[in-house]
Amino acid sequence: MTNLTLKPTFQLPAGRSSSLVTLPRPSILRVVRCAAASLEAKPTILVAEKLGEAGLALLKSYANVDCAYNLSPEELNTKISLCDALIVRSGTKVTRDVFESSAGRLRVVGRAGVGIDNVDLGAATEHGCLVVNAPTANTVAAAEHGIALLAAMARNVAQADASVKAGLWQRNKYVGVSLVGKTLAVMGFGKVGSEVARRAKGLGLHVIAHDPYAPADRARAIGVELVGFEEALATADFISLHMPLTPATAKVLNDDTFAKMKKGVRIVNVARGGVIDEDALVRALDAGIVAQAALDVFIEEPPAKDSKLIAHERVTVTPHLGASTMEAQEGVAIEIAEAVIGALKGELAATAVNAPMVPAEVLSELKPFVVLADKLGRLAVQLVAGGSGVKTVRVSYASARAPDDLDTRLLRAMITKGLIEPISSVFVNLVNADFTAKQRGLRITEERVILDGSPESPLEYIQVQIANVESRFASAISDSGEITVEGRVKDGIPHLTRVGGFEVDVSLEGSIILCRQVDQPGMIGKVGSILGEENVNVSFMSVGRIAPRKQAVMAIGVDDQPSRETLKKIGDIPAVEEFVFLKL
Ligand SMILES: NC(=O)c1ccc[n+]([C@@H]2O[C@H](COP(=O)([O-])OP(=O)(O)OC[C@H]3O[C@@H](n4cnc5c(N)ncnc54)[C@H](O)[C@@H]3O)[C@@H](O)[C@H]2O)c1
Ligand SMILES: O=C(O)[C@H](O)COP(=O)(O)O
Repeated sequence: MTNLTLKPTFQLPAGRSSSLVTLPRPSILRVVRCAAASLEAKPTILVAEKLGEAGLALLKSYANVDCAYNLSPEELNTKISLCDALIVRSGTKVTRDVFESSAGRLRVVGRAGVGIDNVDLGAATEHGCLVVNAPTANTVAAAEHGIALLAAMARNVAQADASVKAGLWQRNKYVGVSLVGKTLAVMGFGKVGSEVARRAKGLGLHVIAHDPYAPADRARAIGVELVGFEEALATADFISLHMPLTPATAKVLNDDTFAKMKKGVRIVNVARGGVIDEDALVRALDAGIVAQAALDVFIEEPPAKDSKLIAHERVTVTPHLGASTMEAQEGVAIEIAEAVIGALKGELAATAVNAPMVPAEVLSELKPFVVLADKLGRLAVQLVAGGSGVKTVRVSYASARAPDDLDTRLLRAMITKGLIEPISSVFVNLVNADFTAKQRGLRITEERVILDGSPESPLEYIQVQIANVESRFASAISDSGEITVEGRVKDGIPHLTRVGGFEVDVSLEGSIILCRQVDQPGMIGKVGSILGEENVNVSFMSVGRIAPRKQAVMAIGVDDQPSRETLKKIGDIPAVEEFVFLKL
């Protein structure tokens, strides 16, 4: 089960449904690995690239750490089956083969840096492996390197240095260009891009930025104008690239886009080599469209020895040094060590890449609902007669909060886990929940029930309904024909509060016996004493009835699993019409 260590801090308001809204399903669910790490044995972490000492020390305090650098793909595939976590920088390709070779043991991949284009995220998610990165610790280092390359390029520092060292003194050849008053287009206005913009403004550059996803107020706060892609290309004297490498950004600078640039433009790339078509850049340099380029990153790293781009006189290069300062490497090492250890402990990761990143305060609020979601899924599926026929599940979240204020991805993933695990051998966690549901043809739709009242609590109740199935407990079928269970959180404890059309109230701890009976005096006593005789501890009992002396559903929480004979004795009570035992 989920191992969350934060404490809940909320109260539930009263109030119930008024209107229904269908939630759009996010096209990509970034879900978090949430399985508890085995506490019996120390986990093993493979560190495949050099990591700062402070981070290594942290890792060693928690796990067996195997530092093995420069592994071939075959060596990595062999080693990985003995590892619970893998830490890499940009130099190691974490391919599908790696996940397959791990045979399910690998639970976390830590990328000691920002870019995760060297990790096959799809394969990681399919294998239920969480990917975490260290997205903040090298931002300043990368921005400083961008500025260093910009200034060095403009003043021919690298070329002039090589020339002096070769015994020459070429003052006329290396006349540069000034930065002040020129226009710099920052492409990708995220963490590094905005730090570059800040510094470039200090150098007197006029800074514009292009980023389809950046908030305008962040740009305004730095005094940067956000512009369209074409405008950025057409007006910039300098272009500095700071977007991630994605299918949308791959070779975004190419023959067509170079042709739209100002003649004599200068280009800096400390993002990823793949955002530039390198052959097209050589052509643009030779054609005089691009006057100079300064590159820290390349499609192939290290680049081919005979690369025309590297050899080009007007190109300045560094070997992917953006993050390589002492300070950044120590920061990154600590950031990734903390993230990997947290993930191995089963905590929700703040820097998860293939999972929802859940801020601590949100998690604190949601924690008991996460547990409730899992348990409702488990209960609902166990109520199905022949559980594998579950195909259509509807989840309703009742809340007084605006739909945008309630992120249900975590809850949906936990319901999915609850629905699938009791009826399969598949290990479902928050990373692979959506993928696993899709693979099994399980369609989960979500609805919001918008309540009046105080939005202090994130949720009033969660309802899980399974359509088009028969139930082992006919009373669990609601008037609409679906198996229906509903739960709330009371004093931080998840409770089952509805089964089919019956209101009950039993805390979701231990296991549950549901009995339908004719409402009459003495039933609680009878069932209680049968369980007592067998030394089965009852934690909760609650009766929900349609009307006095009519049918009622009794929900009994038990700490231990009753024997078959005990359950039979309950079933043999004359007033009991049906009953079911459900494991949580
Ligand atoms: N050279 C190095 O050593 C080094 C060091 C750190 C980061 N990086 C690289 O720098 C890049 C940026 O890192 P970051 O930490 O700022 O990431 P970030 O996620 O904070 O910022 C990336 C920005 O790019 C934007 N973006 C996405 N698609 C875009 C598109 N099509 N056009 C324009 N903008 C787009 C995003 O909206 C985001 O604002 C990454 O590629 C990262 O790998 C390199
Ligand atoms: O994406 C990053 O964080 C940088 O490219 C740094 O990569 P590195 O860790 O291999 O230096």
